[in-house]
Amino acid sequence: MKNIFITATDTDAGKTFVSCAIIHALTQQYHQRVAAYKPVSAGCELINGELVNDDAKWLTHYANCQQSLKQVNPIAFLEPIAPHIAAQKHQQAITVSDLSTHFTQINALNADINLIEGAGGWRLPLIVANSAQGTKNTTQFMADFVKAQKMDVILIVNMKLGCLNHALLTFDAIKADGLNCIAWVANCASETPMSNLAENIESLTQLLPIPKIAQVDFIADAHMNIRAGQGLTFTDKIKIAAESIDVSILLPQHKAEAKSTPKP
Ligand SMILES: Nc1ncnc2c1ncn2[C@@H]1O[C@H](COP(=O)(O)OP(=O)(O)OP(=O)(O)O)[C@@H](O)[C@H]1O
Ligand SMILES: C[C@H](N)[C@H](N)CCCCCC(=O)O
Ligand SMILES: [Mg+2]
Repeated sequence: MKNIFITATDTDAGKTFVSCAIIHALTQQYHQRVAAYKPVSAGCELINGELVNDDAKWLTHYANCQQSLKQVNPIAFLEPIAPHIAAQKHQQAITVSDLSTHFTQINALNADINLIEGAGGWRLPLIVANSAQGTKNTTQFMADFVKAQKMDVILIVNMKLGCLNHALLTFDAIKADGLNCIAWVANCASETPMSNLAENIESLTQLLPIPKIAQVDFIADAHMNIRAGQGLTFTDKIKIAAESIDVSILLPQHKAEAKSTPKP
């Protein structure tokens, strides 16, 4: 079983969008069993007494291991703010140990691939020790959970001005944490394309020593493939995005194949 953690240069960079496309490609093109985990979410709707986060809802929709929303996303907060601040407001604390405990349920599914979506960027705090309040808790980050589980990481880069710095710092931080960032995705999350997109992607291709497994263009509501007057649904967009991603690096047999390929 492989654990793939999806991080990004920032919040709203396209982690959920690309994660859904990756899961769609893995399940539909390669018949993989994929389980999803979004340990912590902030920004929910209260539906019939349940906190429903959109990311978790879509990940649950695309994963194919019969998971409940609660299993995919065990820790949820109503407010769309930094999760540790939301937790504080509710007199709660989020710890790595909580994330690991809930993750045992995901592992028990024995999927081919577990896809885990972070929240925000790489150095997302879960709990911030406040010496003034004399708390006994130490500061913990989402990255500490990823480290504890020794997950491989995929970096989603939101292609906008400033992304070169954000991408390189994030890559360096993942490496400094002793983890493998195995691939990156150039995602255009905003309708207005950045100027010199091709040159920026080329620069990152030179600067990041890992494969780019996709360039995902911004898929507008009015995509050229659809009839006039009809908007694309989220699932339409994910289908289109999935076609541009090469997920072969994630396949369980990838390592074995790579090993058995004779060197030229
Ligand atoms: N390539 C794309 N084409 C069209 N829309 C996109 C694309 N990438 C992202 N989006 C849209 O941009 C918004 C932000 O993306 P998304 O929710 O995936 O970000 P995120 O990194 O998961 O954010 P969070 O940190 O809140 O989890 C969403 O509305 C998403 O549907
Ligand atoms: C609400 C938002 N969409 C995400 N769920 C949470 C992003 C937290 C970012 C925290 C930070 O690094 O400043
Ligand atoms: Mg998301």
